[in-house]
Amino acid sequence: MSALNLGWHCKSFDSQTALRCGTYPAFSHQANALAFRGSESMGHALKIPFGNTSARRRLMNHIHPPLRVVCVDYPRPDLDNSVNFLEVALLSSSFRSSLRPSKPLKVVIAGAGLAGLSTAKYLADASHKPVLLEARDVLGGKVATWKDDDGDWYETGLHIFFGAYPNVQNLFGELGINDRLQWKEHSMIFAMPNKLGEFSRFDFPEVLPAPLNGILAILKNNEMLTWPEKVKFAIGLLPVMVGGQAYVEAQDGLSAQEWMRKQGVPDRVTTEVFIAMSKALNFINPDELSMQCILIALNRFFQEKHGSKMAFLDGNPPERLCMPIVDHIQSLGGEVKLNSRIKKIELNDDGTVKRFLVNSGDVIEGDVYVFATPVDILKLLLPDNWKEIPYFKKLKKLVGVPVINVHIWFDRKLKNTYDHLLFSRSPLLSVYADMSVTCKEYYDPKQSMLELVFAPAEEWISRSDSEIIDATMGELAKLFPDEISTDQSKAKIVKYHVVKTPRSVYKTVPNCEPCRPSQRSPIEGFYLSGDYTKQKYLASMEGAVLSGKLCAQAIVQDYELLVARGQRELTEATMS
Ligand SMILES: Cc1cc2nc3c(=O)[nH]c(=O)nc-3n(C[C@H](O)[C@H](O)[C@H](O)COP(=O)(O)OP(=O)(O)OC[C@H]3O[C@@H](n4cnc5c(N)ncnc54)[C@H](O)[C@@H]3O)c2cc1C
Repeated sequence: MSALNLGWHCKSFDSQTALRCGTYPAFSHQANALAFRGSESMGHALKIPFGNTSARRRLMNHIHPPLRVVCVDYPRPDLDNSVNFLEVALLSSSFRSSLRPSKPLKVVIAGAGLAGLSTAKYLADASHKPVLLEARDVLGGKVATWKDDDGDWYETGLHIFFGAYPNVQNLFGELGINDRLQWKEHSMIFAMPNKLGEFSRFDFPEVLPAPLNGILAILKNNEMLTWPEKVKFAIGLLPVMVGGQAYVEAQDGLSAQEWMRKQGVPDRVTTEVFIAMSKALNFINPDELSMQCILIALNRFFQEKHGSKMAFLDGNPPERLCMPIVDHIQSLGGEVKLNSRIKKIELNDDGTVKRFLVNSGDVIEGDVYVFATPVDILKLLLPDNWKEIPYFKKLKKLVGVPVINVHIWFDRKLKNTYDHLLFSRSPLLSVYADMSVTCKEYYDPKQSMLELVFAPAEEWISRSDSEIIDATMGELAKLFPDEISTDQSKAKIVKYHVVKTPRSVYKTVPNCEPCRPSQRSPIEGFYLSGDYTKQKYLASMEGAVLSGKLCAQAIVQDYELLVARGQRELTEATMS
């Protein structure tokens, strides 16, 4: 490996020294860490086996101070050392400043959701020039929000950050905005449909490591599952513990409900716990959701002590999260343009991308092109002669799932609520929160604003807002029996906003995992980013951010190829 292979021209860093590879002595056993040592102690590049969290944490505490190794969680067994090295180098500011690509690439990216923003951010970090084009007048895609005439925010979706989101947390750290995550008590709180107005909690004890904290949280909760049900569920989960990741991946062919039945887990476990979990994870029920999706989430929660700990952003995501990313991109010479909808991908004779056509009539050319739009949009814009390529053909199975986000402002402060996310366990609703309590910017001492995810929404997406609000009030009357009634004789609605997303994250039905594309497409110079692309997290903010990082990484890895391609095109243009 040499730094040049990664598309960098070394100025003050001796690539030969970088090649000197030794085992990091204190942790070789536990972590099998490989260290590449820079000539001026600039740092190490680390390879740590996937999943070994305690070794990783110990290692983090001993890393040489000049190097901010912010992504040690990222390395994957299928990636080689150079990728881990690159990853660290990308994020270490002292290291980065000593390494520059000999010719920065102009990378045109469609879509400023978290995936597009992350792609642009990490490309800018690697000294390339991203040009990020967003169709709408708002940043963030599925985390976009709007201000109404009273100055109140309403959102595309109620968003929760988990402890098991290392790439998101690294991003916050790199931007210096860690304090914007408002962490809540380490608990999961479920409404009790048979005891109106009551809740049941799973409390994760702080003193215990994972998975003991999770096991104890489940054992201590006797309101939702009986002891025989817990035992049968634990037995059902044994193959996951024995088979690990390979077993988890092999369960993609089964729905959650099918898997539970196959493992002899009583249906009541599905009804009590996994309807709520499926709806929270993918806005669908367990008879539709791939079991792999649930097992991935459970694995993260059981492997990491704070994996299931939840945080709310302290305000609206476009300003509190997306803008700092944009500022960062622009400070490094990148560009971000709103109201720039790509309407056509124009091709060269050899089938590679010539340019993007924008709705304004502008044409945008670059050295490299990235699509970071939802998969449904990509499919609509695919050039005809790409459609039969298996990589693109497989996308047919990935289809966005409908979901509705409801906001209701009441004339009073509701009491039967917590400073936390709540699982409604209602037929029409998924999770909800009183945002006037949970989120600093939305704080209101006098009035509650409930934000609720309405799912599954297939049958409701085309109904009127007032019908949706009426149905929501019917469910709220059960969650707040003393405070809310459908005729509004108790708490009164001051106003509401309903945001419908007919195609949100891809519907994670059985057998769609093999259809998820890698970030590097078979078309030279064309890449994909987005939560639906291949990465080990689900369709989530973490998945979107990681996909952007992987996309930037693929481009940096392909640097020499991409430069050579640019030169070839230049020569051909000159000759013709
Ligand atoms: C209701 C709801 C609740 C959610 N809750 C959570 C949660 O609690 N935790 C969590 O981790 N995740 C949650 N998610 C999922 C999370 O929001 C997404 O996984 C993530 O934001 C997707 O990011 P993305 O960049 O891949 O896609 P998007 O956010 O969809 O970004 C794509 C961007 O491309 C733009 N675009 C589209 N067409 C074009 C075009 N032709 N030209 C240029 N730009 C274009 C879009 O406008 C958009 O900005 C939730 C999602 C929803 C809908």
